[in-house]
Amino acid sequence: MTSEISTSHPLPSYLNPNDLGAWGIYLQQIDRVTPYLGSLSRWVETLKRPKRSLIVDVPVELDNGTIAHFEGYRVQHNTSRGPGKGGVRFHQDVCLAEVMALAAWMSIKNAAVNLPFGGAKGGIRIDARKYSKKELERVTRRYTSEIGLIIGPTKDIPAPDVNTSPQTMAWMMDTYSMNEGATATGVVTGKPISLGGSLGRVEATGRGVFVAACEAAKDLGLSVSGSRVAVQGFGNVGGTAARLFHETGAKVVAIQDHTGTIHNENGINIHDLLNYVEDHAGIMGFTEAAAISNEDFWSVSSDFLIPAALESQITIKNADQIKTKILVEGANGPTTPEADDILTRKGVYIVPDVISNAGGVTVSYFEWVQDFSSFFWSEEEINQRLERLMRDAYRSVSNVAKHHQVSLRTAAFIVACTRILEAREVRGLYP
Ligand SMILES: NC(=O)C1=CN([C@@H]2O[C@H](COP(=O)(O)OP(=O)(O)OC[C@H]3O[C@@H](n4cnc5c(N)ncnc54)[C@H](O)[C@@H]3O)[C@@H](O)[C@H]2O)C=CC1
Ligand SMILES: O=C(O)CCC(=O)C(=O)O
Repeated sequence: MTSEISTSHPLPSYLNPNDLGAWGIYLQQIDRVTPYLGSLSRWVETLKRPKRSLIVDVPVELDNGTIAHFEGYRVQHNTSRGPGKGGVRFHQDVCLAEVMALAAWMSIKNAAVNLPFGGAKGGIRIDARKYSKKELERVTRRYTSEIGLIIGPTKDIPAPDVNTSPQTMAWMMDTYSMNEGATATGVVTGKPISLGGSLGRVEATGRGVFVAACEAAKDLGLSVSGSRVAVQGFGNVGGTAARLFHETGAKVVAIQDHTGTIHNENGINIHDLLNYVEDHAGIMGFTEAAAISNEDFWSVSSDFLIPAALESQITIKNADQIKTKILVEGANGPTTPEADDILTRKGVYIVPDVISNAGGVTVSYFEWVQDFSSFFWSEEEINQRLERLMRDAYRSVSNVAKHHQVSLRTAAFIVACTRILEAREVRGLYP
């Protein structure tokens, strides 16, 4: 029997205790689940610090001949259940505490839906919109070389996240393969199909959000067709989820992205908007809906609200305004714990990120398996397996929530932390 592990350890020294950002939210979520972990709670400190954090300098030559330096990160939060897995984000606000939280949520998500992965995440502190495609290629390749020490098909497998794409993954795979001297398709997922990518991966996260929303609607006796939907974020996740709602006969009445917010009581034609965004890199200026203020987005009345942009969007400042029945989290960490409490008191049913946006990493898992076996599945097969896995994950978490009389978020954390800490316990502490 391993001796008792203290849970009173201080924060890692490299964090600013006054500005924990998303990591602070994650720690509160772990505190909420700890009372439900029984004897495994003696291992919980493991979850409160990442296994490994790498900060790298990314120097590149810009198109005008000057040299720029960017800060890059790869954090492996936990690898008790398998290799690290999680996306890479390019954003001007990326910082270590954020990547730590995103990596930790990957550990929880992968365990909650029972994928054989630990949790990891990466990022570069860069405003990707300000750089040319050639500059982004150089940034991506240099970053990949720098983190090459710790990634690999059986160690840690990156994938796309905010402002990264199949093209970014192709550059990562190529750089890693050049350095290894052998083509290693399994080092990243979310690749283009021509490089061993999986059919269905591009739209998998949005599709999973839609499946989770449909399951929640069943529980609440709500029909998706004819329902009203508001979506924040109109990229990979929000754009796909909005399209699937639209195609099922729901009315997407409000959408917000980084350029602003649009509203149409009769429903926005999502196919037209997707075409518009393709040409204009944002939703503003789309004439089939009215522009409203970003603040007013939160008070639009809806049946489903889908935050699919960044973390900490629903806070103590706007939670009271929200008029929705079901909140389905497409983004990672969009709701702070205080806002979570306010919404729960108001009777909003919350499907948490670690379940509702797990579709992306699920199809990433399928891609990884297909690459290893060099045997590729049809899109129909992938979507069927994805939907089955999402529905099963939602149902088991919902049963745990009923059993313990807790929220779906706490239930998902109970399922995930139990799986991770059981693995931690049976592996033992010593190498
Ligand atoms: N891509 C994936 O497979 C997965 C993504 N996620 C999460 O989903 C969220 C969105 O990711 P993607 O769609 O992949 O990114 P993306 O880069 O394709 O799209 C991001 C969207 O958010 C909008 N946005 C950015 N800042 C905003 C702001 N301040 N206010 C309103 N909108 C803003 C952008 O305009 C864009 O429409 C992130 O939280 C990501 O971590 C979660 C699971 C998997
Ligand atoms: O597909 C993956 O491996 C990870 C996707 C991701 O970053 C996420 O689920 O937040």
